[in-house]
Amino acid sequence: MENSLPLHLCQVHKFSIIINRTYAFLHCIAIAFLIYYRASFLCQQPKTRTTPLLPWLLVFAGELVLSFMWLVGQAYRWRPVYRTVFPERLPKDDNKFPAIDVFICTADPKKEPTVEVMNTVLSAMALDYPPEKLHVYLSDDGGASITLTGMKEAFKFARSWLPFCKKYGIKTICPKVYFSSSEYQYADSGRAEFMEEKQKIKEKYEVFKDRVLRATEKGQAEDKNARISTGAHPSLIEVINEKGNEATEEQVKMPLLVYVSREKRPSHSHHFKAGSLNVLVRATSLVNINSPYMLVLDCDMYCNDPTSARQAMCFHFDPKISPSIAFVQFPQTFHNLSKNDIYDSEIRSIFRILWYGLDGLKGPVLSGTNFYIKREALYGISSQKGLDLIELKNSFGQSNEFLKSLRADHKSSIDDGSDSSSKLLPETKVLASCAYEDNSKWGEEASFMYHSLVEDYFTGFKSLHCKGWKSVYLNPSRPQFLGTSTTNLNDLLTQGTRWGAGLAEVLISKFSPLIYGPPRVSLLASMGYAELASFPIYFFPLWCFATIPQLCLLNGIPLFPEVSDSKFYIFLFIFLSSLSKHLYEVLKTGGSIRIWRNEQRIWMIKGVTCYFYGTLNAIMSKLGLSEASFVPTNKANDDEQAKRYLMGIFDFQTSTMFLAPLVTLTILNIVAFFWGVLRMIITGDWEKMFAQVLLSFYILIMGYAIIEGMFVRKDTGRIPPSMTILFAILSVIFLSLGSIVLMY
Ligand SMILES: O=c1ccn([C@@H]2O[C@H](COP(=O)(O)OP(=O)(O)O[C@H]3O[C@H](CO)[C@@H](O)[C@H](O)[C@H]3O)[C@@H](O)[C@H]2O)c(=O)[nH]1
Ligand SMILES: [Mn+2]
Repeated sequence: MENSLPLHLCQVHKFSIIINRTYAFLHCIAIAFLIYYRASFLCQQPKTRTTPLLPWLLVFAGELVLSFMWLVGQAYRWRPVYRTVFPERLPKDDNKFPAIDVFICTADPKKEPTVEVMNTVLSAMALDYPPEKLHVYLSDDGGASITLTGMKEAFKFARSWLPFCKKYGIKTICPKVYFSSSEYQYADSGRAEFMEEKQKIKEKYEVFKDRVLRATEKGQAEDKNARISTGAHPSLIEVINEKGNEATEEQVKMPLLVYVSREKRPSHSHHFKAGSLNVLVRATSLVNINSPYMLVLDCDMYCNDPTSARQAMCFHFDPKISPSIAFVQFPQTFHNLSKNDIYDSEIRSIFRILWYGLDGLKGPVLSGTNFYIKREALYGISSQKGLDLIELKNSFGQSNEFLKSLRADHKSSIDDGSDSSSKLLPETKVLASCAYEDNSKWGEEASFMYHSLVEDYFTGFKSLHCKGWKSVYLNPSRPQFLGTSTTNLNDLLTQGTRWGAGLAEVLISKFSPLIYGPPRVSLLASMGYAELASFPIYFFPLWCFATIPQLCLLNGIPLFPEVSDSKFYIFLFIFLSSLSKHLYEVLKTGGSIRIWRNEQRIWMIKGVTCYFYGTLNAIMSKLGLSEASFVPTNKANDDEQAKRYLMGIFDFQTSTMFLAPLVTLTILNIVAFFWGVLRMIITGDWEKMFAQVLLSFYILIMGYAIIEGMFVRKDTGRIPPSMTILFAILSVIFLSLGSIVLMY
């Protein structure tokens, strides 16, 4: 009977579909009217035109970009689906489960504190999965000795932590979180015993933490001249539980734990996280019986619940759907968000709206972390087919051991009980050397893709979805993984610039979703991918709408129809319809008006800063004028900045590069707004310029935090007065030059 029950369900949201499609239809008509209105102006005789051509064209171009973005964005609204899984219906026999390799990446012990990274490692080891089928690998791109020391300490602690979690069915399997929360779980009969044991384990955790912290301090002194600073280091691979999967005192088996630091040399590009994941993909092919699945985690993304692996396996055990699924994606969720979340650090719309929409098409985008992926899908070949050896070497490099591992019947030598390291480590070292990928297709055709700073998005698109694979999205009510998000403006914009650059790199490449997608995936799925890749070009309409109407307002040039003209209502409708649809989506997913405001505001802020710089970076690197760089996000909190975030106050301690557009555009809009109002009062003709005044007013309401930062606040997180003065001058120069251009 048990077997006949489904392991998972997929529900199509009919109500959302009706609302979304009706809205899309109405909005589409309005956009058609708008385009007609703008285009017919261009057909007028130049002499009869009341407005100069240049600002009109710029605003029109901005409107076209916004309309394009709106159009491709409808893909997410077309057919959203929601999935539920029933892990309790999985087979009871552990032997039936496929092996899973957990990949955790870390790069810099200063930005990614070792204790936190080890907490992620410990939580992954404690997943509810047969331990002999679970292997945890940490890739250390920093090559820092403290990380290796930390792992050894973590393993010692795991020998107590894992049996404890298992015995009491602990749900919060990340020790740091467990000991700082008030989770009390115990078998009814054994409360006293549980409390005693919990206390003992807590003490052991403190010992572990102290040791790591002490080693960190010691290491910092030594690391001054160490490998991290140069970025070059030899490879180092160490199996932490060397003597096999020996059991703990309480007869709980331990998962395999391995430290991997690949070789890095300045002569070889290391391709950041994608590069390190590819080393792990190779290295693990030798150590295990080629685990069919991998779970990828960022070093700050701890497992918050033991059941994610079993949840993901609900798809594996469904023979109908499993062969086509490349990965199961869980959302990125964060433990350090405030209720107000002024920076939209949650990236709310992605994980609460967009991914459901894609799940109804081809599946969600690969999202960097929190996904269970099939090895076979990553390799891009089927191990069942007879494969040509030369072809394989061209794709995967020269290692015979690795090529052997591609065969379906391959058995790893770690299983035969012989000493694993002496046999495998030399070959693993070859696979982890930086020259291994020379003349191969790693990162080009096979495994995680290079050439974009958003390796996740690009890999999911080009190597998985475009090759026919599907993915599914699971978002259970208890977050399965929790990470550290950016909680200050500087980190947010630095990360946003990297993402902007990565996405724009794809957009302007030959793999641009609307060109490369349609023959391979459906038009709708390509549109969804295109919206993301095009996100950086929001900078253009945002810059246009923050400057051109304002400049024209100052010079008395109307760009929109008069209020008494019926065409004015086309614009008003589009404006209000977009805002209210966004508001509807936020409210429907449990948000508030404040969250809606935050999302609008951060979209505008990111639009004029990091999307702009990101696009610029992508163009420069395309022209060979600059090189891509991946600055890892800071995961160590600055107390003062964290406090401000919790209080919902912007922290403007960021580089001039980011402040410049924000301050200049705000001042420009202040000037334009007051001038516009004054002009209306003096001339009494308010109809002509109403739309432009309204636009500036909206920008100022949304940008009020910036005005406050310039003129009201006195704390260290404000915008320095010197900056305000500097950029006020800049906006005056812009306005004067702009006015001259307008007058010809
Ligand atoms: O050269 C590098 C750089 C980074 N990382 C690791 O990559 C992960 C993600 O880096 P992070 O600094 O946290 O960047 P985020 O912007 O927060 O990460 C998001 O965006 C990345 C793409 O830009 C994705 O890879 C991530 O999964 C996604 O969470 C971290 O574990 C790093 O340690 C490396 O292993 N090697
Ligand atoms: Mn991160």
